[in-house]
Amino acid sequence: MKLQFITHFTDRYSYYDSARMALEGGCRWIQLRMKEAPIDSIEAEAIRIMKLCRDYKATFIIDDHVELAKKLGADGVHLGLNDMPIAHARAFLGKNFIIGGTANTFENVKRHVDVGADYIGMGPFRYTTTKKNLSPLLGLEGYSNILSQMRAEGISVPVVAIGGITYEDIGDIITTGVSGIALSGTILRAANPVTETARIMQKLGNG
Ligand SMILES: Cc1ncc(COP(=O)(O)OP(=O)(O)O)c(N)n1
Ligand SMILES: Cc1ncsc1CCOP(=O)(O)O
Ligand SMILES: [Mg+2]
Repeated sequence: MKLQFITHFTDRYSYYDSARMALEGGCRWIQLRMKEAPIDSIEAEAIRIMKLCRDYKATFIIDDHVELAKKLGADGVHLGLNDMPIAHARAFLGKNFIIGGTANTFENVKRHVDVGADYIGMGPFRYTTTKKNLSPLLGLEGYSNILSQMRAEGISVPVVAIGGITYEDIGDIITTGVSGIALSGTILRAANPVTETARIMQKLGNG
Protein backbone atom coordinates (compact mmCIF):
# COMPACT_ATOMS: atom_id res chain seq x y z
CA MET A 1 0.00 0.00 0.00
CA LYS A 2 1.44 3.33 -1.12
CA LEU A 3 1.21 6.71 0.52
CA GLN A 4 1.22 9.93 -1.50
CA PHE A 5 1.69 13.10 0.53
CA ILE A 6 0.15 16.23 -0.99
CA THR A 7 1.44 19.65 0.04
CA HIS A 8 -1.00 22.34 1.17
CA PHE A 9 -0.51 25.93 2.32
CA THR A 10 -0.46 26.31 6.13
CA ASP A 11 0.70 29.03 8.51
CA ARG A 12 2.82 26.50 10.40
CA TYR A 13 4.99 24.93 7.72
CA SER A 14 6.48 25.90 4.40
CA TYR A 15 5.80 23.64 1.42
CA TYR A 16 9.42 22.50 1.63
CA ASP A 17 9.23 21.65 5.34
CA SER A 18 5.97 19.78 4.96
CA ALA A 19 7.46 17.64 2.15
CA ARG A 20 10.63 17.12 4.22
CA MET A 21 8.64 15.92 7.25
CA ALA A 22 6.63 13.46 5.14
CA LEU A 23 9.90 12.13 3.67
CA GLU A 24 11.49 11.87 7.12
CA GLY A 25 8.47 9.86 8.22
CA GLY A 26 9.06 7.38 5.41
CA CYS A 27 6.73 8.58 2.64
CA ARG A 28 8.30 8.11 -0.79
CA TRP A 29 5.76 9.84 -3.03
CA ILE A 30 5.27 13.59 -2.88
CA GLN A 31 2.84 15.73 -4.87
CA LEU A 32 3.58 19.45 -4.96
CA ARG A 33 0.16 21.13 -4.93
CA MET A 34 0.21 24.92 -4.63
CA LYS A 35 -3.23 26.14 -5.62
CA GLU A 36 -3.46 29.79 -6.62
CA ALA A 37 0.30 30.34 -6.31
CA PRO A 38 2.09 32.14 -9.16
CA ILE A 39 3.92 29.82 -11.51
CA ASP A 40 7.32 31.34 -10.60
CA SER A 41 6.95 30.42 -6.96
CA ILE A 42 5.67 26.94 -7.86
CA GLU A 43 8.80 26.50 -10.00
CA ALA A 44 11.09 27.68 -7.20
CA GLU A 45 9.52 25.28 -4.68
CA ALA A 46 9.48 22.46 -7.20
CA ILE A 47 13.22 22.75 -7.81
CA ARG A 48 14.01 22.54 -4.09
CA ILE A 49 11.52 19.80 -3.26
CA MET A 50 12.48 17.72 -6.30
CA LYS A 51 16.10 17.75 -5.13
CA LEU A 52 14.99 16.64 -1.66
CA CYS A 53 12.93 13.84 -3.21
CA ARG A 54 15.96 12.72 -5.22
CA ASP A 55 17.98 12.54 -1.97
CA TYR A 56 15.31 10.29 -0.45
CA LYS A 57 14.82 8.33 -3.72
CA ALA A 58 11.19 9.43 -3.62
CA THR A 59 8.82 10.02 -6.53
CA PHE A 60 8.06 13.68 -7.18
CA ILE A 61 4.96 14.78 -9.05
CA ILE A 62 3.44 18.20 -9.65
CA ASP A 63 -0.26 19.06 -9.51
CA ASP A 64 -1.77 20.60 -12.66
CA HIS A 65 1.38 22.03 -14.30
CA VAL A 66 2.34 19.79 -17.19
CA GLU A 67 4.81 22.18 -18.84
CA LEU A 68 6.63 22.75 -15.57
CA ALA A 69 6.90 19.01 -14.93
CA LYS A 70 8.55 18.55 -18.32
CA LYS A 71 10.81 21.58 -17.98
CA LEU A 72 12.14 20.46 -14.59
CA GLY A 73 12.21 16.71 -15.28
CA ALA A 74 9.80 15.84 -12.47
CA ASP A 75 8.59 12.24 -12.29
CA GLY A 76 5.08 13.17 -13.31
CA VAL A 77 1.91 15.20 -12.95
CA HIS A 78 -1.53 14.86 -11.44
CA LEU A 79 -4.43 16.07 -13.61
CA GLY A 80 -8.06 16.58 -12.67
CA LEU A 81 -11.22 16.70 -14.69
CA ASN A 82 -10.77 20.43 -15.42
CA ASP A 83 -7.03 20.31 -16.19
CA MET A 84 -5.17 19.58 -19.42
CA PRO A 85 -6.71 16.42 -20.91
CA ILE A 86 -4.58 13.38 -20.10
CA ALA A 87 -4.27 12.48 -23.80
CA HIS A 88 -2.71 15.88 -24.50
CA ALA A 89 -0.42 15.59 -21.49
CA ARG A 90 0.70 12.13 -22.62
CA ALA A 91 1.43 13.42 -26.14
CA PHE A 92 3.43 16.31 -24.67
CA LEU A 93 5.29 14.35 -21.96
CA GLY A 94 5.83 10.99 -23.64
CA LYS A 95 5.71 7.65 -21.89
CA ASN A 96 8.41 8.25 -19.28
CA PHE A 97 6.34 10.57 -17.07
CA ILE A 98 3.80 9.36 -14.55
CA ILE A 99 0.34 10.79 -15.19
CA GLY A 100 -2.32 10.52 -12.51
CA GLY A 101 -5.96 11.36 -13.17
CA THR A 102 -8.76 12.30 -10.78
CA ALA A 103 -11.88 10.14 -10.81
CA ASN A 104 -15.18 10.36 -8.97
CA THR A 105 -17.05 7.75 -11.03
CA PHE A 106 -16.38 4.49 -12.88
CA GLU A 107 -16.87 6.41 -16.15
CA ASN A 108 -14.04 8.78 -15.17
CA VAL A 109 -11.80 5.76 -14.48
CA LYS A 110 -12.55 4.17 -17.86
CA ARG A 111 -11.87 7.44 -19.70
CA HIS A 112 -8.52 7.89 -17.93
CA VAL A 113 -7.45 4.31 -18.58
CA ASP A 114 -8.32 4.63 -22.28
CA VAL A 115 -5.91 7.56 -22.63
CA GLY A 116 -3.10 5.98 -20.65
CA ALA A 117 -3.27 7.28 -17.08
CA ASP A 118 -0.78 5.51 -14.79
CA TYR A 119 -2.87 5.79 -11.65
CA ILE A 120 -6.18 7.17 -10.46
CA GLY A 121 -6.72 9.58 -7.56
CA MET A 122 -10.25 8.61 -6.54
CA GLY A 123 -12.29 10.78 -4.25
CA PRO A 124 -13.28 12.54 -2.21
CA PHE A 125 -13.67 9.94 0.49
CA ARG A 126 -15.26 12.54 2.79
CA TYR A 127 -15.58 16.31 3.14
CA THR A 128 -12.29 18.19 3.35
CA THR A 129 -11.34 21.86 3.41
CA THR A 130 -8.09 21.16 1.54
CA LYS A 131 -9.91 21.36 -1.82
CA LYS A 132 -12.70 23.66 -2.99
CA ASN A 133 -15.59 22.56 -5.23
CA LEU A 134 -15.56 18.93 -4.17
CA SER A 135 -17.21 16.24 -6.29
CA PRO A 136 -19.84 14.07 -4.54
CA LEU A 137 -18.46 12.23 -1.51
CA LEU A 138 -17.76 8.54 -2.16
CA GLY A 139 -17.48 7.02 1.30
CA LEU A 140 -16.53 3.37 1.64
CA GLU A 141 -19.51 2.28 -0.44
CA GLY A 142 -18.47 4.46 -3.36
CA TYR A 143 -15.00 2.92 -3.43
CA SER A 144 -16.34 -0.60 -3.10
CA ASN A 145 -18.79 -0.05 -5.98
CA ILE A 146 -16.28 1.52 -8.37
CA LEU A 147 -13.51 -0.97 -7.52
CA SER A 148 -15.83 -3.92 -8.06
CA GLN A 149 -16.93 -2.51 -11.44
CA MET A 150 -13.25 -2.18 -12.33
CA ARG A 151 -12.59 -5.82 -11.38
CA ALA A 152 -15.62 -6.95 -13.40
CA GLU A 153 -14.22 -5.21 -16.49
CA GLY A 154 -10.64 -6.32 -15.89
CA ILE A 155 -9.36 -2.78 -15.22
CA SER A 156 -6.33 -3.00 -12.95
CA VAL A 157 -4.93 0.55 -12.88
CA PRO A 158 -3.72 1.49 -9.37
CA VAL A 159 -6.25 3.53 -7.38
CA VAL A 160 -5.27 5.98 -4.67
CA ALA A 161 -8.05 7.07 -2.29
CA ILE A 162 -8.13 10.78 -1.40
CA GLY A 163 -10.09 13.37 0.54
CA GLY A 164 -10.39 13.87 4.27
CA ILE A 165 -8.73 10.55 5.10
CA THR A 166 -7.26 10.03 8.58
CA TYR A 167 -5.28 7.25 10.26
CA GLU A 168 -8.49 5.74 11.64
CA ASP A 169 -9.97 5.31 8.13
CA ILE A 170 -7.08 3.35 6.67
CA GLY A 171 -8.11 -0.17 7.74
CA ASP A 172 -11.57 0.15 6.19
CA ILE A 173 -10.31 1.86 3.03
CA ILE A 174 -7.79 -0.94 2.42
CA THR A 175 -10.63 -3.48 2.32
CA THR A 176 -12.18 -1.77 -0.73
CA GLY A 177 -9.23 -2.81 -2.93
CA VAL A 178 -7.43 0.51 -3.44
CA SER A 179 -3.66 0.31 -3.76
CA GLY A 180 -2.80 3.51 -1.95
CA ILE A 181 -3.98 6.62 -0.16
CA ALA A 182 -3.19 10.31 -0.64
CA LEU A 183 -3.09 12.49 2.45
CA SER A 184 -2.51 16.11 3.25
CA GLY A 185 -4.40 17.63 6.19
CA THR A 186 -4.19 14.74 8.61
CA ILE A 187 -0.38 14.83 8.44
CA LEU A 188 -0.11 18.62 8.52
CA ARG A 189 -2.50 18.91 11.49
CA ALA A 190 -0.68 16.26 13.54
CA ALA A 191 1.31 17.37 16.59
CA ASN A 192 4.32 15.74 14.94
CA PRO A 193 3.95 15.24 11.17
CA VAL A 194 7.07 13.03 11.02
CA THR A 195 5.87 10.48 13.58
CA GLU A 196 2.31 10.64 12.18
CA THR A 197 3.64 9.81 8.71
CA ALA A 198 5.66 6.93 10.18
CA ARG A 199 2.56 5.63 12.01
CA ILE A 200 0.56 5.77 8.77
CA MET A 201 3.32 4.04 6.79
CA GLN A 202 3.32 1.23 9.34
CA LYS A 203 -0.45 0.88 9.13
CA LEU A 204 -0.12 0.64 5.35
CA GLY A 205 2.36 -2.19 5.78
CA ASN A 206 5.47 -0.21 4.92
CA GLY A 207 6.80 0.28 8.43
C1 LIG B 1 -3.87 11.90 -5.90
C2 LIG B 1 -4.76 13.04 -6.26
N1 LIG B 1 -6.04 12.79 -6.52
C3 LIG B 1 -6.88 13.80 -6.83
C4 LIG B 1 -6.40 15.10 -6.92
C5 LIG B 1 -7.30 16.24 -7.30
O1 LIG B 1 -6.94 16.79 -8.55
P1 LIG B 1 -7.90 17.90 -9.20
O2 LIG B 1 -9.25 17.31 -9.31
O3 LIG B 1 -7.27 18.43 -10.42
O4 LIG B 1 -7.93 19.03 -8.11
P2 LIG B 1 -6.70 19.94 -7.64
O5 LIG B 1 -5.82 19.08 -6.78
O6 LIG B 1 -5.95 20.40 -8.86
O7 LIG B 1 -7.34 21.05 -6.88
C6 LIG B 1 -5.04 15.32 -6.65
N2 LIG B 1 -4.50 16.54 -6.72
N3 LIG B 1 -4.24 14.28 -6.34
C1 LIG C 1 -6.53 17.38 -3.65
C2 LIG C 1 -7.79 16.73 -3.27
N1 LIG C 1 -8.62 16.19 -4.20
C3 LIG C 1 -9.70 15.63 -3.69
S1 LIG C 1 -9.76 15.79 -2.03
C4 LIG C 1 -8.24 16.60 -2.01
C5 LIG C 1 -7.60 17.09 -0.76
C6 LIG C 1 -6.85 16.02 -0.01
O1 LIG C 1 -6.34 16.56 1.15
P1 LIG C 1 -6.83 16.12 2.62
O2 LIG C 1 -6.14 14.83 2.93
O3 LIG C 1 -6.33 17.25 3.49
O4 LIG C 1 -8.32 16.05 2.60
MG1 LIG D 1 -5.96 19.82 -10.83
